[in-house]
Amino acid sequence: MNRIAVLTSGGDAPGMNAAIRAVVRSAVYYNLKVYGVYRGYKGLIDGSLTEMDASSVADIIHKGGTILKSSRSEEFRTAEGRSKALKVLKEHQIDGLVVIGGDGSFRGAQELSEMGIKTIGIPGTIDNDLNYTEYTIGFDTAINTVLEAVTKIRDTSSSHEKATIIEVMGRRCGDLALYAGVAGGAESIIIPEEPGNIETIIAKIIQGKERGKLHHIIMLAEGSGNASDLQKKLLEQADVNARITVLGYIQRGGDPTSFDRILASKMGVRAVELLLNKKTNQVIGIKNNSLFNMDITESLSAERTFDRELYKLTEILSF
Ligand SMILES: Nc1ncnc2c1ncn2[C@@H]1O[C@H](COP(=O)(O)OP(=O)(O)O)[C@@H](O)[C@H]1O
Ligand SMILES: O=P(O)(O)OC[C@H]1O[C@](O)(COP(=O)(O)O)[C@@H](O)[C@@H]1O
Ligand SMILES: [Mg+2]
Repeated sequence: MNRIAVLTSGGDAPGMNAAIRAVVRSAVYYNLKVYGVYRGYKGLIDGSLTEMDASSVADIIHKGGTILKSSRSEEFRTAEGRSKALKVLKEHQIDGLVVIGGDGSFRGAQELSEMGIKTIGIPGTIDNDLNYTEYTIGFDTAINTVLEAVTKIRDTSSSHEKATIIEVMGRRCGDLALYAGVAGGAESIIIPEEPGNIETIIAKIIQGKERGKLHHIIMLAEGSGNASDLQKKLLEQADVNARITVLGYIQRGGDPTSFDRILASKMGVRAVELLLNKKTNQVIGIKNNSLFNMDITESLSAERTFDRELYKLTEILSF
C-alpha cells in the first residue's frame, strides 16, 4: 500500500474536515502518498482529485462542511459509473480509499472493495442512522444546533403560550429529534422508532391546557411525517393552532463540537492504519467509548438499537 485517497460523500456533517485532516496527516506520518477526491463519487468518476500534504489540511479541524465538497452521484450507482471510477483510481495507482459518509456511501465502498480497491468507511452523518455504531461524526454537533434552536423557540412559545412543532432531519432515524428533544425539555417527541399516537399528544396538550399550561413543544422527526400535516391534525382534532418551525439545512452546518472533532481524529487515524494492515471492506465504529472496525456488509445489516429509556424520560419528565 503506497497510495491512498479520501473522499466525503452524501450529506455533509460537521467533523468531516477533522476526519479528512486525520486521514491526510496520518498518511503523511506513515509515508503514504495521499489524494483528496472532490465531490465524493462524482469526483471519482470525473477524475477530480489532487495530491494532499500536511499543509493541505491546516486550519480545518474546527470548520463545518467539507473542504473536499460532497455530492450524491446517481452515475456511481451504475456498473458503468463505478468502472469509470475504478479506472481513475488505477490511473493514479491508488489502491486504498477512505470513504467518509453514511449508509449510501458505504454501499458504494462495498462495491469498490469487490472491484479490488481496499476501502474503509468512516461514519459521517448528522442522522446517526448507522446501526452498528453508537455515534456518527456530526451527530453531536447537530444535537447542539437543534438544541440551540429549541431553546430560542421555547422563549417565544412560552411567552405567547403557543404549541410549537419543530421538524428535525434524520431520514428514518429519530435520534436527532430524540436527543435534542430530551435535552430541550420538549413536551412531546414523535419519532419513527416509537410511532407516536396523535391522540396521546392531543390528550397531553389538553391536560396541559387544563392546568393552565398553554405552551407545548413537539419535536417531530422528518421520518414520522411533516410539520404542516401535523399542524392541520392538531387544528382539526384539538382546536390547537400550533406554530411550525422546519429547521432544515441549519442542522448540517456549524463548527464541530469537541466530541465530533475527537471522534473524527481517532477514526481518521484508525482508517489509515487499517489500510496499512491491508484490510478492506471495513467500517469504523464506536461503542462504550471504544473504537472498533467491522465488515461493511455486516455493519449495514446490523439491527437498529434504539434508546427506549431515553424516549421514556419525556413521558416521566415532561407533561
Ligand atoms: N447501493 C449503492 N451502490 C453504489 N453506490 C451507492 C449505493 N447507494 C448509495 N451510493 C452512492 O453513495 C452516495 C451517497 O449516498 P446517500 O445515501 O445519498 O448518502 P449517505 O452516504 O450520507 O447516506 C450516493 O449518491 C451514491 O453515489
Ligand atoms: O441534501 P438533501 O439531498 O436535501 O438531503 C437531505 C437529507 O440529508 C440529511 O441531512 C443527511 O443524510 P445523509 O447523511 O444520508 O446524506 C438527512 O437528514 C436529510 O433527510
Ligand atoms: Mg444516509
